[in-house]
Amino acid sequence: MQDARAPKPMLSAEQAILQMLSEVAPLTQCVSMPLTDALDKVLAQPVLSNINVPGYDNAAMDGYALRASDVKPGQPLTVAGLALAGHAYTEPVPAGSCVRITTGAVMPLGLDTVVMQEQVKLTQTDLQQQILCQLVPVSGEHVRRAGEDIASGAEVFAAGHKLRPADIGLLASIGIANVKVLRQLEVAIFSSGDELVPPGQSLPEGHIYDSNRYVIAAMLKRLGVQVIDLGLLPDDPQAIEQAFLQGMAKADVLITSAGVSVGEADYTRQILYKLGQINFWQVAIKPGKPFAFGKLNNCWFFGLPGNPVAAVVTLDQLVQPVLRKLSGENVVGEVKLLSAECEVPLKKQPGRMDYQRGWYWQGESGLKVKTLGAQSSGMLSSIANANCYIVLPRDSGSLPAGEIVSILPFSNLLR
Ligand SMILES: Nc1nc2c(c(=O)[nH]1)N[C@H]1C(S)=C(S)[C@@H](COP(=O)(O)OP(=O)(O)OC[C@H]3O[C@@H](n4cnc5c(N)ncnc54)[C@H](O)[C@@H]3O)O[C@H]1N2
Ligand code: MOO
Repeated sequence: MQDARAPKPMLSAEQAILQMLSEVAPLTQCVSMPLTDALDKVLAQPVLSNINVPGYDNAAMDGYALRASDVKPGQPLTVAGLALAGHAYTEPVPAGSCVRITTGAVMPLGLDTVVMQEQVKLTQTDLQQQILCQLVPVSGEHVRRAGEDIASGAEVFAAGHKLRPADIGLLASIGIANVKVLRQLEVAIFSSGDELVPPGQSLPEGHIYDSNRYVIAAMLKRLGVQVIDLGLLPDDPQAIEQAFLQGMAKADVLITSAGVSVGEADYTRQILYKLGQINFWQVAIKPGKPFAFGKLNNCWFFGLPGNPVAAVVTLDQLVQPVLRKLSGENVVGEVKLLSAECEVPLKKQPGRMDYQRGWYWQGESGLKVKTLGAQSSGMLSSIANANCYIVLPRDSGSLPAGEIVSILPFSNLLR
Protein backbone atom coordinates (compact mmCIF):
# COMPACT_ATOMS: atom_id res chain seq x y z
CA MET A 1 0.00 0.00 0.00
CA GLN A 2 1.21 3.49 -0.81
CA ASP A 3 2.49 5.41 2.20
CA ALA A 4 0.53 8.62 2.69
CA ARG A 5 3.46 9.86 4.78
CA ALA A 6 5.34 10.69 1.58
CA PRO A 7 5.66 14.51 1.59
CA LYS A 8 2.96 16.25 -0.39
CA PRO A 9 1.32 19.66 -0.01
CA MET A 10 -1.01 19.72 2.97
CA LEU A 11 -4.72 19.93 2.17
CA SER A 12 -6.57 23.03 3.30
CA ALA A 13 -9.54 22.50 5.65
CA GLU A 14 -11.94 23.14 2.74
CA GLN A 15 -10.16 20.63 0.49
CA ALA A 16 -10.09 18.03 3.25
CA ILE A 17 -13.81 18.45 3.97
CA LEU A 18 -14.75 18.34 0.28
CA GLN A 19 -12.68 15.21 -0.27
CA MET A 20 -14.23 13.43 2.74
CA LEU A 21 -17.76 14.50 1.77
CA SER A 22 -17.22 13.24 -1.77
CA GLU A 23 -16.20 9.80 -0.47
CA VAL A 24 -18.92 9.06 2.09
CA ALA A 25 -22.52 8.09 1.38
CA PRO A 26 -25.40 8.53 3.84
CA LEU A 27 -26.95 5.71 5.83
CA THR A 28 -30.10 4.26 4.34
CA GLN A 29 -31.46 1.90 7.04
CA CYS A 30 -34.46 3.37 8.80
CA VAL A 31 -36.56 2.72 11.88
CA SER A 32 -39.99 3.83 13.00
CA MET A 33 -40.20 5.47 16.39
CA PRO A 34 -42.61 7.41 18.59
CA LEU A 35 -42.48 11.16 18.16
CA THR A 36 -41.39 11.50 21.78
CA ASP A 37 -38.11 9.69 20.93
CA ALA A 38 -37.47 11.46 17.65
CA LEU A 39 -35.62 14.61 18.78
CA ASP A 40 -32.35 15.00 16.82
CA LYS A 41 -33.16 12.07 14.55
CA VAL A 42 -33.02 12.46 10.76
CA LEU A 43 -36.21 11.90 8.76
CA ALA A 44 -35.95 8.97 6.36
CA GLN A 45 -38.74 10.22 4.14
CA PRO A 46 -40.63 13.47 3.54
CA VAL A 47 -43.55 14.21 5.88
CA LEU A 48 -46.79 15.45 4.32
CA SER A 49 -49.70 16.85 6.28
CA ASN A 50 -53.04 15.06 5.96
CA ILE A 51 -54.90 17.95 7.54
CA ASN A 52 -55.23 21.69 7.40
CA VAL A 53 -53.70 23.54 10.34
CA PRO A 54 -55.69 25.17 11.73
CA GLY A 55 -58.41 22.77 10.71
CA TYR A 56 -61.14 25.45 10.69
CA ASP A 57 -61.52 29.24 10.81
CA ASN A 58 -61.19 30.23 14.46
CA ALA A 59 -60.84 33.23 16.74
CA ALA A 60 -57.35 34.61 17.39
CA MET A 61 -58.59 36.74 20.32
CA ASP A 62 -61.16 36.66 23.09
CA GLY A 63 -63.94 39.02 22.02
CA TYR A 64 -66.94 39.08 19.71
CA ALA A 65 -67.38 37.38 16.36
CA LEU A 66 -69.45 39.41 13.91
CA ARG A 67 -69.92 40.47 10.32
CA ALA A 68 -67.68 43.50 9.75
CA SER A 69 -70.33 44.97 7.44
CA ASP A 70 -72.85 45.00 10.37
CA VAL A 71 -70.76 47.45 12.36
CA LYS A 72 -72.07 51.01 12.01
CA PRO A 73 -70.88 53.89 14.21
CA GLY A 74 -73.15 54.28 17.25
CA GLN A 75 -75.21 51.15 16.48
CA PRO A 76 -75.01 48.36 19.06
CA LEU A 77 -75.03 44.65 18.13
CA THR A 78 -76.93 42.08 20.14
CA VAL A 79 -74.90 39.24 21.68
CA ALA A 80 -76.69 36.15 20.35
CA GLY A 81 -74.65 33.44 22.07
CA LEU A 82 -71.32 32.11 23.28
CA ALA A 83 -68.74 30.17 21.20
CA LEU A 84 -66.18 28.33 23.29
CA ALA A 85 -62.99 26.54 22.12
CA GLY A 86 -63.69 22.83 21.76
CA HIS A 87 -67.47 23.27 21.35
CA ALA A 88 -69.28 23.59 18.03
CA TYR A 89 -71.52 26.67 17.64
CA THR A 90 -74.31 25.59 15.34
CA GLU A 91 -77.00 28.29 15.77
CA PRO A 92 -77.49 30.65 12.82
CA VAL A 93 -76.48 34.20 13.74
CA PRO A 94 -79.09 36.80 12.71
CA ALA A 95 -78.00 40.00 10.93
CA GLY A 96 -77.10 42.75 13.39
CA SER A 97 -76.00 40.22 16.02
CA CYS A 98 -72.65 38.98 17.24
CA VAL A 99 -71.37 36.01 19.26
CA ARG A 100 -69.17 36.14 22.34
CA ILE A 101 -66.12 34.04 21.38
CA THR A 102 -62.95 32.76 23.08
CA THR A 103 -59.52 32.31 21.48
CA GLY A 104 -59.40 29.13 19.40
CA ALA A 105 -63.17 28.67 19.15
CA VAL A 106 -64.64 27.82 15.72
CA MET A 107 -66.03 30.90 13.97
CA PRO A 108 -69.84 30.68 13.85
CA LEU A 109 -71.13 30.22 10.31
CA GLY A 110 -71.49 33.49 8.36
CA LEU A 111 -69.31 35.60 10.68
CA ASP A 112 -66.03 36.94 9.31
CA THR A 113 -64.38 39.10 11.97
CA VAL A 114 -63.45 39.12 15.66
CA VAL A 115 -63.35 42.34 17.66
CA MET A 116 -61.21 42.13 20.82
CA GLN A 117 -63.23 42.53 24.03
CA GLU A 118 -61.04 45.51 25.00
CA GLN A 119 -62.37 47.35 21.93
CA VAL A 120 -66.09 47.11 22.70
CA LYS A 121 -68.42 48.65 25.24
CA LEU A 122 -70.67 45.99 26.73
CA THR A 123 -74.15 46.96 27.92
CA GLN A 124 -76.40 44.60 29.78
CA THR A 125 -80.16 44.80 30.19
CA ASP A 126 -82.38 42.21 31.91
CA LEU A 127 -83.12 40.60 28.58
CA GLN A 128 -79.95 40.88 26.54
CA GLN A 129 -76.35 41.92 26.19
CA GLN A 130 -75.22 44.36 23.54
CA ILE A 131 -71.86 45.61 22.37
CA LEU A 132 -70.84 48.90 20.85
CA CYS A 133 -67.60 48.66 18.85
CA GLN A 134 -65.18 51.48 19.65
CA LEU A 135 -63.50 51.12 16.24
CA VAL A 136 -64.74 50.04 12.83
CA PRO A 137 -63.12 46.60 12.35
CA VAL A 138 -61.34 45.46 9.22
CA SER A 139 -63.08 42.45 7.73
CA GLY A 140 -61.23 39.21 8.63
CA GLU A 141 -59.42 40.77 11.58
CA HIS A 142 -58.38 38.41 14.41
CA VAL A 143 -59.55 35.33 12.53
CA ARG A 144 -57.12 32.45 11.90
CA ARG A 145 -58.01 30.86 8.58
CA ALA A 146 -58.22 27.12 8.00
CA GLY A 147 -54.91 25.87 6.54
CA GLU A 148 -53.09 29.21 6.93
CA ASP A 149 -50.29 27.52 8.92
CA ILE A 150 -50.12 24.22 7.00
CA ALA A 151 -52.33 23.29 4.05
CA SER A 152 -53.54 19.71 3.75
CA GLY A 153 -51.20 17.81 1.39
CA ALA A 154 -48.25 20.17 1.91
CA GLU A 155 -44.76 18.78 2.60
CA VAL A 156 -43.80 19.95 6.07
CA PHE A 157 -40.31 18.43 6.12
CA ALA A 158 -38.07 16.92 3.46
CA ALA A 159 -36.23 13.63 3.88
CA GLY A 160 -32.92 14.33 5.62
CA HIS A 161 -34.37 16.94 7.95
CA LYS A 162 -32.97 16.65 11.47
CA LEU A 163 -35.76 17.09 13.97
CA ARG A 164 -35.42 20.03 16.34
CA PRO A 165 -37.71 20.74 19.31
CA ALA A 166 -40.13 22.98 17.36
CA ASP A 167 -40.32 20.35 14.61
CA ILE A 168 -41.52 17.77 17.12
CA GLY A 169 -44.31 20.20 18.08
CA LEU A 170 -45.19 20.78 14.45
CA LEU A 171 -45.41 17.03 13.75
CA ALA A 172 -47.68 16.67 16.79
CA SER A 173 -49.83 19.53 15.43
CA ILE A 174 -50.55 17.50 12.28
CA GLY A 175 -51.41 14.42 14.32
CA ILE A 176 -48.27 12.37 13.69
CA ALA A 177 -47.44 9.97 16.53
CA ASN A 178 -44.72 7.90 14.83
CA VAL A 179 -41.99 8.93 12.42
CA LYS A 180 -39.69 7.02 10.10
CA VAL A 181 -36.13 8.11 10.78
CA LEU A 182 -32.69 6.93 9.74
CA ARG A 183 -31.02 4.73 12.29
CA GLN A 184 -28.39 6.54 14.33
CA LEU A 185 -24.81 6.46 13.16
CA GLU A 186 -22.70 4.24 15.42
CA VAL A 187 -19.36 5.76 16.29
CA ALA A 188 -16.70 3.85 18.22
CA ILE A 189 -14.03 5.79 20.12
CA PHE A 190 -10.97 4.96 22.19
CA SER A 191 -8.05 6.74 23.80
CA SER A 192 -4.53 5.37 23.81
CA GLY A 193 -1.36 6.34 25.60
CA ASP A 194 0.76 4.92 28.46
CA GLU A 195 0.61 8.35 30.12
CA LEU A 196 -3.18 8.31 30.42
CA VAL A 197 -5.22 7.52 33.54
CA PRO A 198 -9.02 7.53 33.72
CA PRO A 199 -10.54 10.34 35.84
CA GLY A 200 -11.43 9.15 39.33
CA GLN A 201 -8.12 7.30 39.87
CA SER A 202 -4.99 8.68 41.55
CA LEU A 203 -2.48 10.24 39.19
CA PRO A 204 1.06 8.76 39.24
CA GLU A 205 4.02 11.04 38.44
CA GLY A 206 4.37 11.68 34.71
CA HIS A 207 0.76 10.78 33.94
CA ILE A 208 -2.26 12.84 32.88
CA TYR A 209 -5.96 12.17 32.93
CA ASP A 210 -7.62 10.93 29.75
CA SER A 211 -9.78 13.87 28.73
CA ASN A 212 -10.13 13.30 24.99
CA ARG A 213 -12.49 10.32 25.24
CA TYR A 214 -14.80 12.39 27.47
CA VAL A 215 -14.92 15.52 25.34
CA ILE A 216 -15.23 13.50 22.12
CA ALA A 217 -18.10 11.42 23.55
CA ALA A 218 -19.85 14.58 24.79
CA MET A 219 -19.57 16.28 21.40
CA LEU A 220 -20.78 13.16 19.60
CA LYS A 221 -23.80 12.97 21.90
CA ARG A 222 -24.65 16.55 20.98
CA LEU A 223 -24.43 15.53 17.35
CA GLY A 224 -27.00 12.79 17.95
CA VAL A 225 -24.90 9.73 17.12
CA GLN A 226 -24.55 6.51 19.16
CA VAL A 227 -21.22 6.35 20.94
CA ILE A 228 -19.51 2.99 21.46
CA ASP A 229 -16.76 3.58 24.02
CA LEU A 230 -13.92 1.08 23.55
CA GLY A 231 -12.07 2.48 26.54
CA LEU A 232 -8.56 3.58 27.36
CA LEU A 233 -5.69 1.53 25.91
CA PRO A 234 -1.97 1.42 26.63
CA ASP A 235 0.60 2.09 23.89
CA ASP A 236 0.48 -1.56 22.97
CA PRO A 237 0.11 -2.45 19.29
CA GLN A 238 -1.85 -5.64 20.04
CA ALA A 239 -4.36 -3.89 22.28
CA ILE A 240 -4.78 -1.11 19.73
CA GLU A 241 -5.23 -3.60 16.90
CA GLN A 242 -7.88 -5.44 18.93
CA ALA A 243 -9.74 -2.18 19.49
CA PHE A 244 -9.56 -1.41 15.77
CA LEU A 245 -11.03 -4.83 14.98
CA GLN A 246 -13.82 -4.33 17.52
CA GLY A 247 -14.59 -0.87 16.17
CA MET A 248 -14.66 -2.17 12.59
CA ALA A 249 -17.03 -4.96 13.58
CA LYS A 250 -19.45 -2.84 15.63
CA ALA A 251 -19.47 0.68 14.23
CA ASP A 252 -19.96 2.75 11.10
CA VAL A 253 -17.15 5.06 12.15
CA LEU A 254 -14.07 4.77 14.36
CA ILE A 255 -12.62 7.90 15.90
CA THR A 256 -9.33 7.77 17.77
CA SER A 257 -7.23 10.49 19.27
CA ALA A 258 -3.42 10.52 19.44
CA GLY A 259 -0.94 8.32 17.70
CA VAL A 260 -1.29 9.93 14.28
CA SER A 261 1.80 12.13 14.53
CA VAL A 262 5.43 11.05 14.21
CA GLY A 263 6.33 9.71 17.67
CA GLU A 264 7.88 6.25 18.34
CA ALA A 265 4.76 4.93 20.06
CA ASP A 266 2.36 6.25 17.41
CA TYR A 267 0.89 2.86 16.63
CA THR A 268 -2.51 4.04 15.45
CA ARG A 269 -1.23 4.96 12.02
CA GLN A 270 0.80 1.77 11.63
CA ILE A 271 -2.22 -0.40 12.47
CA LEU A 272 -4.43 1.61 10.20
CA TYR A 273 -2.04 0.87 7.33
CA LYS A 274 -2.19 -2.81 8.23
CA LEU A 275 -5.98 -3.09 8.51
CA GLY A 276 -7.18 -0.53 6.02
CA GLN A 277 -6.19 2.57 4.16
CA ILE A 278 -5.38 6.19 4.87
CA ASN A 279 -6.99 8.47 2.31
CA PHE A 280 -5.14 11.52 3.54
CA TRP A 281 -3.10 12.62 6.50
CA GLN A 282 -2.29 16.14 7.62
CA VAL A 283 -4.39 19.24 7.10
CA ALA A 284 -3.06 22.80 7.07
CA ILE A 285 -4.87 23.95 10.21
CA LYS A 286 -3.68 24.91 13.66
CA PRO A 287 -4.36 23.19 15.90
CA GLY A 288 -5.02 19.89 14.20
CA LYS A 289 -2.36 19.28 11.56
CA PRO A 290 -1.83 15.53 12.18
CA PHE A 291 -5.40 14.58 11.27
CA ALA A 292 -5.95 11.32 9.39
CA PHE A 293 -8.92 10.12 7.33
CA GLY A 294 -9.23 6.60 6.08
CA LYS A 295 -11.27 3.43 5.80
CA LEU A 296 -11.23 0.01 7.45
CA ASN A 297 -13.41 -2.26 5.32
CA ASN A 298 -16.85 -0.68 5.75
CA CYS A 299 -15.90 1.51 8.69
CA TRP A 300 -14.76 5.10 8.19
CA PHE A 301 -11.78 6.20 10.24
CA PHE A 302 -10.92 9.61 11.66
CA GLY A 303 -7.64 9.89 13.52
CA LEU A 304 -7.70 13.03 15.64
CA PRO A 305 -4.49 14.50 17.02
CA GLY A 306 -3.76 13.74 20.66
CA ASN A 307 -3.41 17.31 21.85
CA PRO A 308 -6.80 17.96 23.46
CA VAL A 309 -7.66 21.23 21.70
CA ALA A 310 -6.51 19.80 18.37
CA ALA A 311 -8.81 16.81 18.94
CA VAL A 312 -11.77 19.10 19.69
CA VAL A 313 -11.13 21.45 16.75
CA THR A 314 -10.69 18.66 14.20
CA LEU A 315 -13.79 16.82 15.44
CA ASP A 316 -15.80 20.05 15.30
CA GLN A 317 -14.49 21.52 12.07
CA LEU A 318 -13.44 18.55 9.91
CA VAL A 319 -15.34 15.51 11.16
CA GLN A 320 -18.69 17.06 12.08
CA PRO A 321 -19.81 17.79 8.46
CA VAL A 322 -18.85 14.27 7.40
CA LEU A 323 -20.73 12.60 10.27
CA ARG A 324 -23.76 14.74 9.45
CA LYS A 325 -23.68 13.59 5.84
CA LEU A 326 -23.21 9.96 6.94
CA SER A 327 -26.21 10.36 9.27
CA GLY A 328 -28.31 11.33 6.25
CA GLU A 329 -28.78 14.92 7.31
CA ASN A 330 -29.39 17.62 4.70
CA VAL A 331 -26.80 20.19 5.57
CA VAL A 332 -27.73 23.59 4.16
CA GLY A 333 -27.30 27.22 5.14
CA GLU A 334 -24.63 26.66 7.76
CA VAL A 335 -23.48 29.56 9.93
CA LYS A 336 -20.76 31.50 8.21
CA LEU A 337 -18.01 33.71 9.49
CA LEU A 338 -18.79 37.05 11.15
CA SER A 339 -16.49 40.05 11.40
CA ALA A 340 -15.31 41.44 14.72
CA GLU A 341 -12.75 43.93 15.92
CA CYS A 342 -10.05 42.13 17.87
CA GLU A 343 -9.06 43.92 21.09
CA VAL A 344 -5.75 42.12 21.49
CA PRO A 345 -2.76 41.41 19.24
CA LEU A 346 -2.73 37.91 17.71
CA LYS A 347 0.38 35.80 17.25
CA LYS A 348 0.51 33.64 14.14
CA GLN A 349 2.95 32.17 11.64
CA PRO A 350 1.94 31.83 7.98
CA GLY A 351 1.39 28.28 6.72
CA ARG A 352 -1.73 26.89 8.42
CA MET A 353 -5.22 28.28 8.91
CA ASP A 354 -5.53 29.12 12.57
CA TYR A 355 -8.51 28.46 14.83
CA GLN A 356 -7.64 30.64 17.81
CA ARG A 357 -10.06 30.46 20.68
CA GLY A 358 -11.86 33.71 21.43
CA TRP A 359 -14.62 35.39 23.35
CA TYR A 360 -16.88 37.68 21.32
CA TRP A 361 -19.53 40.11 22.42
CA GLN A 362 -21.67 42.93 21.06
CA GLY A 363 -19.80 46.24 21.40
CA GLU A 364 -21.31 49.67 20.87
CA SER A 365 -20.17 49.83 17.24
CA GLY A 366 -20.21 46.19 16.24
CA LEU A 367 -18.86 42.84 17.38
CA LYS A 368 -15.67 42.69 19.45
CA VAL A 369 -13.49 39.70 20.17
CA LYS A 370 -10.43 38.81 22.22
CA THR A 371 -8.38 35.74 22.91
CA LEU A 372 -8.27 34.43 26.45
CA GLY A 373 -4.65 33.74 27.27
CA ALA A 374 -2.30 31.23 25.69
CA GLN A 375 -3.33 29.31 22.60
CA SER A 376 -1.41 26.07 23.12
CA SER A 377 -3.23 23.08 21.67
CA GLY A 378 -2.65 21.25 24.93
CA MET A 379 -4.70 23.75 26.96
CA LEU A 380 -8.32 22.70 27.13
CA SER A 381 -9.11 25.79 29.20
CA SER A 382 -8.47 27.88 26.06
CA ILE A 383 -11.52 26.32 24.41
CA ALA A 384 -13.61 25.66 27.51
CA ASN A 385 -13.61 29.40 28.28
CA ALA A 386 -14.24 30.51 24.70
CA ASN A 387 -17.41 31.09 22.71
CA CYS A 388 -15.96 31.35 19.19
CA TYR A 389 -13.00 30.68 16.98
CA ILE A 390 -10.97 33.52 15.58
CA VAL A 391 -10.26 32.16 12.12
CA LEU A 392 -7.02 33.46 10.63
CA PRO A 393 -6.27 32.62 6.99
CA ARG A 394 -3.43 30.31 6.05
CA ASP A 395 -1.12 33.03 4.73
CA SER A 396 -1.74 35.54 7.51
CA GLY A 397 1.01 36.43 9.98
CA SER A 398 0.62 38.07 13.40
CA LEU A 399 -1.86 40.93 13.72
CA PRO A 400 -1.81 44.04 15.91
CA ALA A 401 -4.72 44.88 18.23
CA GLY A 402 -7.64 46.67 16.56
CA GLU A 403 -7.72 44.54 13.36
CA ILE A 404 -11.01 43.30 11.95
CA VAL A 405 -10.90 39.50 12.03
CA SER A 406 -13.24 36.66 11.07
CA ILE A 407 -14.93 34.82 13.89
CA LEU A 408 -16.97 31.63 13.93
CA PRO A 409 -19.38 31.36 16.88
CA PHE A 410 -19.31 27.88 18.39
CA SER A 411 -21.80 25.38 17.02
CA ASN A 412 -24.02 23.41 19.39
CA LEU A 413 -21.26 20.81 19.72
CA LEU A 414 -19.31 23.26 21.85
CA ARG A 415 -22.01 25.40 23.42
N1 LIG B 1 8.27 16.17 15.47
C1 LIG B 1 6.97 16.46 15.46
N2 LIG B 1 6.28 16.35 16.58
C2 LIG B 1 4.98 16.65 16.60
C3 LIG B 1 4.34 17.11 15.43
C4 LIG B 1 5.08 17.20 14.24
O1 LIG B 1 4.57 17.58 13.17
N3 LIG B 1 6.40 16.85 14.30
N4 LIG B 1 3.04 17.48 15.51
C5 LIG B 1 2.61 18.00 16.78
C6 LIG B 1 1.21 18.23 16.76
S1 LIG B 1 0.69 19.54 15.80
C7 LIG B 1 0.33 17.51 17.52
S2 LIG B 1 -1.31 17.96 17.61
C8 LIG B 1 0.74 16.35 18.27
C9 LIG B 1 -0.21 15.20 17.93
O2 LIG B 1 0.40 14.02 18.13
P1 LIG B 1 -0.34 12.65 18.20
O3 LIG B 1 -1.68 12.78 17.58
O4 LIG B 1 0.51 11.61 17.68
O5 LIG B 1 -0.63 12.47 19.75
P2 LIG B 1 0.38 12.07 20.90
O6 LIG B 1 1.75 12.43 20.52
O7 LIG B 1 0.14 10.70 21.33
O8 LIG B 1 -0.13 13.04 22.01
C10 LIG B 1 -0.04 14.44 21.90
C11 LIG B 1 -0.40 15.06 23.24
O9 LIG B 1 -1.73 14.79 23.54
C12 LIG B 1 -1.88 14.15 24.82
N5 LIG B 1 -2.98 13.20 24.77
C13 LIG B 1 -3.05 12.12 23.99
N6 LIG B 1 -4.20 11.46 24.24
C14 LIG B 1 -4.84 12.14 25.18
C15 LIG B 1 -6.08 11.95 25.85
N7 LIG B 1 -6.87 10.90 25.57
N8 LIG B 1 -6.46 12.85 26.80
C16 LIG B 1 -5.66 13.91 27.06
N9 LIG B 1 -4.47 14.15 26.46
C17 LIG B 1 -4.07 13.27 25.53
C18 LIG B 1 -0.54 13.45 25.00
O10 LIG B 1 -0.28 13.18 26.32
C19 LIG B 1 0.42 14.47 24.39
O11 LIG B 1 0.71 15.47 25.30
O12 LIG B 1 2.04 15.99 17.97
C20 LIG B 1 2.97 17.09 17.95
N10 LIG B 1 4.28 16.56 17.77
O1 MOO C 1 -2.37 20.11 15.92
MO1 MOO C 1 -1.15 20.51 16.81
O2 MOO C 1 -2.18 20.67 18.11
O3 MOO C 1 -1.20 22.03 15.92
O4 MOO C 1 -0.24 21.37 17.89
